[in-house]
Amino acid sequence: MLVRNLFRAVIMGPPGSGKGTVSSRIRESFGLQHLSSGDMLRANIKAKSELGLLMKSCIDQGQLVPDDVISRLILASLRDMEKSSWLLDGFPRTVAQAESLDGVFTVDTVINLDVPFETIKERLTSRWVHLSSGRVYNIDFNPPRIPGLDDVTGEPLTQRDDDTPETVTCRLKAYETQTQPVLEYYRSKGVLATFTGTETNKIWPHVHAFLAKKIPQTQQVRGGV
Ligand SMILES: Nc1nc2c(ncn2[C@@H]2O[C@H](COP(=O)(O)OP(=O)(O)O)[C@@H](O)[C@H]2O)c(=O)[nH]1
Ligand SMILES: Nc1ncnc2c1ncn2[C@@H]1O[C@H](COP(=O)(O)OP(=O)(O)O)[C@@H](O)[C@H]1O
Repeated sequence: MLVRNLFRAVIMGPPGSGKGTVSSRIRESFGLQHLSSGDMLRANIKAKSELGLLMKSCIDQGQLVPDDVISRLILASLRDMEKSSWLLDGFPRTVAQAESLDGVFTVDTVINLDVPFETIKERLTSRWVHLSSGRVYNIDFNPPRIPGLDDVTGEPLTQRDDDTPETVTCRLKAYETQTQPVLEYYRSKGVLATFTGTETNKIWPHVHAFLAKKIPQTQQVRGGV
């Protein structure tokens, strides 16, 4: 149900499935505000906040941070965006988180990127990030214009501490046991839309066409794919 002409979406998928990449395309095409739980946690770590430092050990071990901590953080930000249409990336990751979101906002659509685990592993170990903006690059898929530097700011890129082969294995396990049940939760509510594939550039036109039908025309920034 669309409330006050606002559109609220969640993007899901295993780590490395392309949530960040697809989210930035959605933001550009449809003007939704993008909120990434991972970016938010990394900003807390970078700022050396007490919360961030506490969370760093969970993240570096490939485990989820506690539900109450992340739910509080995300819901506070969403309350500040009450008049906006938004796209949530990386939250909810457990059924308890989905229930806490449901208590406050109605989710109109959940986009599920269904990408096989074998495809993902290689991608993550060659992911490079610009931490402060959340921009992501990949040696093969979308390399920066100048090797090692962010296209927009020229600042150095880094690799995430949790993008090691061992930690990726733990994250995929956490996804299977804790996050996959969330797909069922949203399927039963009739809002789950699954897009299967191994390449973002092939998945994206389908996501674009789907959202173009769902999002009110007045909110669409650009029509192109
Ligand atoms: N080879 C390849 N890499 C991709 C593709 N789509 C995204 N990537 C890269 O894979 C990594 C993970 O993508 P990201 O959007 O960060 O996924 P997320 O972890 O789900 O948010 C990044 O380095 C992307 O640049 C693709 O179709 N092919
Ligand atoms: N909703 C959440 N619940 C619990 N932990 C989270 C959540 N979102 C992010 N995290 C923590 O931050 C890490 C990185 O998240 P994220 O950047 O979304 O990873 P990816 O893009 O690889 O899916 C996760 O492995 C987890 O430790």
